[in-house]
Amino acid sequence: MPDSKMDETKKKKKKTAECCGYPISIFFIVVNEFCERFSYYGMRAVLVLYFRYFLLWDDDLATSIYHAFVALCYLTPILGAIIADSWLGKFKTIIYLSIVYAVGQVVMAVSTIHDITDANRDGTPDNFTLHIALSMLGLVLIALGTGGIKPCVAAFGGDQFQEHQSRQLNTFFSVFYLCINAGSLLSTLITPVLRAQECGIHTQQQCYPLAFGVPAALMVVSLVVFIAGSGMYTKTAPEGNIMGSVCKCIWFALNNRFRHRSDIYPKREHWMDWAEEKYDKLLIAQIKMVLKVLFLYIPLPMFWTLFDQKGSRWTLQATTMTGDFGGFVLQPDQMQTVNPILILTLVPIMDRIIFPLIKKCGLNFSPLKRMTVGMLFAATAFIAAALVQMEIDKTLPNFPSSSESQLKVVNMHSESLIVTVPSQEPLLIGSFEVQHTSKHTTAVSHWCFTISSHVVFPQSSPDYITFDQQDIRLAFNTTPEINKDLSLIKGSRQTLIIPSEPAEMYLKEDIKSKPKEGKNAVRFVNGWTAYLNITNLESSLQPSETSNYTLVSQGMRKFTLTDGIQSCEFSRKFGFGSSYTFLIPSDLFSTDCESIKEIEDMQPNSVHMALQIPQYFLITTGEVMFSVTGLQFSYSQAPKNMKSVLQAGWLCTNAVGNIIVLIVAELGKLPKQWAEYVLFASLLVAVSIIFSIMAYFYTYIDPAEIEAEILKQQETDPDKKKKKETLEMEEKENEQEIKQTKI
Ligand SMILES: N[C@@H](CC(=O)O)C(=O)NCC(=O)O
Repeated sequence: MPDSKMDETKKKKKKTAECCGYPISIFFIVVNEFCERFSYYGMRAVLVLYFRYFLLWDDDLATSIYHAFVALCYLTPILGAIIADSWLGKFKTIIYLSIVYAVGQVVMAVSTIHDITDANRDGTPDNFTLHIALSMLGLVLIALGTGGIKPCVAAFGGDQFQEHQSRQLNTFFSVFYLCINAGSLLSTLITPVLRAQECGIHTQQQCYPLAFGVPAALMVVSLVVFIAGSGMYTKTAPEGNIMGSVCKCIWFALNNRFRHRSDIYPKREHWMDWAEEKYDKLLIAQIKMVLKVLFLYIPLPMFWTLFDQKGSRWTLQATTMTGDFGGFVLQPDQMQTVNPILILTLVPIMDRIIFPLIKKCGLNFSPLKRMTVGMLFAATAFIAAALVQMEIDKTLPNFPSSSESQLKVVNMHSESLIVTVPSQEPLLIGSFEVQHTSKHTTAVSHWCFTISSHVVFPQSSPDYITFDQQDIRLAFNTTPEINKDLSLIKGSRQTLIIPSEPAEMYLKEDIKSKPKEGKNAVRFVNGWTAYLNITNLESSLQPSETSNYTLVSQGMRKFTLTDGIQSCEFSRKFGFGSSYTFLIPSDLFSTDCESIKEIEDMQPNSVHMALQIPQYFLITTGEVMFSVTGLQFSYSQAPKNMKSVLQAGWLCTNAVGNIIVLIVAELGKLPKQWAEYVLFASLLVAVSIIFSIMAYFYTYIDPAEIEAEILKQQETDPDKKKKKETLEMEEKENEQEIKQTKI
């Protein structure tokens, strides 16, 4: 900004009302930021699960769209900075884009109401296209709003301080960062709880409308709070299109350099010096400072590539773990709260203890060194995530490959059966009826035989037998003998149910992946002589019939079984991510449901979510070293009128980071998740080495000092006035040309 204009702005700054040395208007801005971040992070916390389990997208698509959205949120700050600087000013930009943001949140919340398209009232939306279209529209509006206001709010906060409040200004930025994390912490705790509720008009489903609705309401509150402070703000007028000037100056320098590419022209120290014919030395020097920092930013997106996966891959990882902390149960998406909790504790610890201690030891822990160490911390966080993933993989069922089939046999007949697979030893399947003795013991009803070349007994699921051929023939020792030809589904798990009348045996397909969201899949086989109604099941169960799976949440669950005349209750405590088949015997009511037996189709998740804490600790330590330092670095190395330009550039590194996740997730599909984590960690280590080399050659500057020096030089430069006049004339000519072209 030209000095004259800056002086004008200073003069215009009226004396503002103060409280404890702070302008009162600042409280409105801080509360506004808290609500806005609550809204943003609350919505983000449940977004991947909404994609995965409401829109039914697979893991990769859900992760890709999530990162595309985050990338968009960090690209739009450029737009916000341009609108604020050259057109509306910060105050109006924040208001208008906040309205866009709030509308986006409302559209998003509406898109999650399954009842709006659930005409057949079966609990699932009938028109996915409408839900997808609405949610995409909502996300684009949110990205425009949140990104657009991002570079404006902090700067607008800074504008409220007067010259005598420089100490308070520094504290403001710390409080501002703490508010971001307080908002993020609360919303990440609350919205998953709201999501876990059941709601609906026709059918009760996961309450996504509430989980997205509350962030929408908070965004409206944020806007109202901001407007409420309107009378107290110091509002500065738009400072001219600095981004436009920068781009024009760079374009001119490149063009001029190209025009003078011949060896006859003397070389200049820097390619930007080719703008000297037309542009002010000060502007050129400022652009050089910005470009130097932007060049240093090139490797930085890789940090964000890893950092932002805590909201996607790490949340999905948590769904395959157990969140039972004794007194309370943590939902998978709530694990993300560990990050803001650690931020709230680590920022003061680092600032007050660690960094001063390092300084005391005589070590020069410069900002760029801190950022490199931050990157290495993030890389180790991913190694920790890979180790946790390996532990999880050990507990996952051994699902059949696409060329294999798995079979389990459940014998509900009153006698043990001998079964023969041609060219195999005869096999004995114990009768469920004969062998059940005590309550809820696992029924001994699976194959027991020696392993042969085409039959594999996997260690992790002993009740399933794996076949590498599709068609098999089984012979049962009944009179007359029953021969059964089975055509198994490749890549699938099936159960052969042998009812009380063995000739009526049938195949039932089993669940072949972990139940969603850490829930438990249960089904019942009706061995009772009449139909049964069971709570939670869609329809009544005919004799010998097997129900489809129904999902139940973690904790004690009660099922009431009734045949219309008699009834009994059956309760069981569930963990996370298990699957059971419950066998109902013929003496159900005489034993008051006690004789129900269970077969564990899939064991519950056993790796505890607490194991994710080390990876969260490492990534957050990395964030404090990288992100907080990076923000300060961007601010301190930017010329005074380009602080927002550099802030937008800094935010852009985050956008590019998210785009990299998209590319790697789509192109480099690795068969094992832990391998993908190791790949990302290795990439970041490689990038941090490159960054440390670039940092080694970087010389820290004091922009204010350089600017003052150039201004001093210019005062004594006789060409200065002439150049300025030429520049103004050329600009006028350009404008006239444009007008004429339009006519
Ligand atoms: N630590 C993050 C918040 C989170 O991930 O919960 C943070 O401070 N981000 C900065 C922001 O502006 O959102």
